[in-house]
Amino acid sequence: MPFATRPRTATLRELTRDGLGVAFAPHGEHWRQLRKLCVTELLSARRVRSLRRGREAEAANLVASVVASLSSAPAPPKPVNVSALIATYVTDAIVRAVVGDRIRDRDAFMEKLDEGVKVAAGFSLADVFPSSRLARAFSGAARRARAHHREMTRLMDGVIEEHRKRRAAGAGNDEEDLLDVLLRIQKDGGLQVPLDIGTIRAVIIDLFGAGSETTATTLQWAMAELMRHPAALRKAQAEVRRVLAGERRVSEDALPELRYLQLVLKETLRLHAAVPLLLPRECQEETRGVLGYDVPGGAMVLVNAWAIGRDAASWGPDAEEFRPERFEDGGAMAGVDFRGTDFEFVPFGAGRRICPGIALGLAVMELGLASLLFHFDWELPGGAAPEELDMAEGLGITARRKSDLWLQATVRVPVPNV
Ligand code: HEM
Repeated sequence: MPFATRPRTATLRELTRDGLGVAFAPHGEHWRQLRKLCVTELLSARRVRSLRRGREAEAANLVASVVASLSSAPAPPKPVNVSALIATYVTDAIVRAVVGDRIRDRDAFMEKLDEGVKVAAGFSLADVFPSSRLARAFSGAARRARAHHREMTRLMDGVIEEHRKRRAAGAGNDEEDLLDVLLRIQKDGGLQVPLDIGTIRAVIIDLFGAGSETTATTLQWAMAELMRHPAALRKAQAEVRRVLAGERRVSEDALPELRYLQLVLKETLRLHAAVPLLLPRECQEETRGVLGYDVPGGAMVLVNAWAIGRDAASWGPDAEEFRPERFEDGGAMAGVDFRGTDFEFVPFGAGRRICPGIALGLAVMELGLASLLFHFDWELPGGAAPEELDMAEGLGITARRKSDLWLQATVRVPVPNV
């Protein structure tokens, strides 16, 4: 509770001028209401299941695009940019969940989303030195953010208008996307804090911002770790092919049976917390003692989830090693989970501000990884040894890979309709 609010930095004041979403809202009624909407309506397990058809279609596009890049390459097979394919799959899957797959100006919309992540990253200087006028004057980030925000608002308004028209025309039989849900709730009314258009826009942008890059980064690291650890790759692949034997493609029905694949993702989340410092918190009390330190009211508090996940004091001498087996029944860390009760493992945060998108993120990652492992065998280009794979991290709000992951793919289970 003393750290359940977020700081109002220069960046955030700028980015949220005409509407506040959930991720950066200060603790209070506005946040409480949107948070409840996220947990009970937008990102609940039931809602995530209801969006499954769209996810499966995007996973089918992912495997088709691997095949397409193989067939367009001259023999011997050219490597495939797995990072780029994963980023496209995840963005498409999240965008489809949030606003559906039939939006006009789709390309411009996707481009702006991508730009948003870069704009946000450019802000760090002014936020870390908030009192430095120099930092703000020279960063140029505020100006870029305003321009980006204007363009995003224009595109969002178009998407909202399309949705409204479709609803008014009674096209209600389709799968409801998350924007449909918000518009329905807005129309029904009865909320203490009304859902105005600025708030709806901000929530939608939050869902993209919080959901795409994080999920894509984690999935890219999972593939990279599997390439570094051939025994784990073989084990995960054998499991997928055993569970799906005789099937033509991966369906979500199979996901609960892919126990080892789930542990691969869990171990990836431990070593590669996608948001290494979580989202900033602020101390709401006059002072608060934490581990022997007095944290003054108003201080920004950053939690280093990345370091916590690699701490040998919690994880043992092999803390830096990728070993999904540590979570297996009977393994050293069998019961430890990332859902906010085990403080040595907090890639999604903990407490009131814990990520509400865990179920959606996991569904997208499990389906994508299972699809890549089911249809293809993977090798490092040019017969490189696993330990030669570059595992460097780039700089930014998320801990993404510094270099793209290029791999050679061989089709093992044919991809239907390609
Ligand atoms: C692997 C995937 C993901 C990771 C690692 C991740 C991580 C995080 C982290 C670290 C936070 C901050 C928690 C804190 O302050 O304690 C957060 C917040 C949030 N995440 Fe996620 N996230 C992921 C996927 C998603 C998805 C798919 C969505 C929805 C589309 C989502 C929506 C949100 C929202 C709305 C918040 C703000 C919550 C609040 O402030 O109350 N996340 N996430």
